[in-house]
Amino acid sequence: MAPILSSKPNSTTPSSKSNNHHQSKTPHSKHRLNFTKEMATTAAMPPIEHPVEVIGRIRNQPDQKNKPIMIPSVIKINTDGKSLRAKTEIGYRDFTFDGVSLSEEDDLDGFYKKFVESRINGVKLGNKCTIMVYGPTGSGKSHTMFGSATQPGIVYRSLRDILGEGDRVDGEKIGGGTFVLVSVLEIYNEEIYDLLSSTDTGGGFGFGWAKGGSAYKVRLEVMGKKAKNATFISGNEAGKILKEIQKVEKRRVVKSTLCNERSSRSHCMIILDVPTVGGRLMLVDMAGSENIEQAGQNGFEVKMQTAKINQGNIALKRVVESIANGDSHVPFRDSKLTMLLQDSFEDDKSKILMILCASPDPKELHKTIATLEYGAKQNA
Ligand SMILES: Nc1ncnc2c1ncn2[C@@H]1O[C@H](COP(=O)(O)OP(=O)(O)OP(=O)(O)O)[C@@H](O)[C@H]1O
Repeated sequence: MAPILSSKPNSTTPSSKSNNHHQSKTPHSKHRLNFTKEMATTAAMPPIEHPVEVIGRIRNQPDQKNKPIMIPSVIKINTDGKSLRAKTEIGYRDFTFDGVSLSEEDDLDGFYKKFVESRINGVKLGNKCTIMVYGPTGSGKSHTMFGSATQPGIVYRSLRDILGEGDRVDGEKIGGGTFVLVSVLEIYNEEIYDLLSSTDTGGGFGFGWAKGGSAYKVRLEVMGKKAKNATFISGNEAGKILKEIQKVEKRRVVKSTLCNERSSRSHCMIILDVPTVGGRLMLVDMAGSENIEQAGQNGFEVKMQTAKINQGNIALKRVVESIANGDSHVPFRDSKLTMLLQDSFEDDKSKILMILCASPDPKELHKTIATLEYGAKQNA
């Protein structure tokens, strides 16, 4: 249960000077990316770059129209602009990231410009980039990735940027000739499914069909570091491609929960290749990260499902730890998610961005803390 906030000032509250210290009283989650402590470096030894850059993104308060009193947020940005402070019943916890964003202040446009655009520019030059959204159900992962009717999300904005739309001279599109190949995969219960495999060929797209691929949700094997025989669409119009992606994204396995009418129970991976330059963008909308107790689930099958979702999350954490520690063996093969991400993680020039989505709602505090802990840097 979420702790009840105390209105009294708490004696354990750290002063602003000690912003960078964790309150040790709130239990720490086992599931965290475990950033290594920043080490003292010399000129001969450049600082070790962490393989993943992490942004903390706090969604708007859920609709409070019918509530008599505005519920105050339990999260705020500290003055350093890189850490978030969570108010708990026993004080505060601070979490430091590469960047932070409140959706109340940065809408999806502002968020994209601040944290995503520069990485997409790299893809246009032929680099690889992976962007993952992680967090519990209802925290705004799909909203950040896909946006809404009025506010496009990362998928559409990056497609537009890559395809050079909006950049027109005399009605002619700049960047003509650029096209993308797109695959959409789902990882559910540790199996990979091809979400495009049963799409019809209408809409003016070029389709590359997987072998025998018109049955509903074809299951794919991993060959090397890729899903073998995945169907792809090719096109050069962001709007049309987005529509297709959104249509097939609706085929993901979902379940209704108290927090979200359409809670994703699977990871969704959109792989976007730019053949003209050799760039690749992987966008991953991860399944809700809550554990079995938090999800309040009963029944063997549902518990197994949550355990399998967590397998991907825990494997990802282990992979990041192993790379950060310089281990000779990195356990990519522990989950289907990490198998498909292996290429990105092994490529030195690849950018990996993890967006941790969380809620400012006091009722969600435990989940918010678990999410922020997963990717926060350990403060010195
Ligand atoms: N920043 C935001 N502003 C407005 N509405 C939001 C915001 N973030 C999320 N929402 C809304 O809250 C609901 C839940 O968000 P969303 O579906 O993105 O959660 P999720 O983290 O993807 O959950 P799941 O893991 O269950 O798929 C949606 O109706 C979404 O439109």
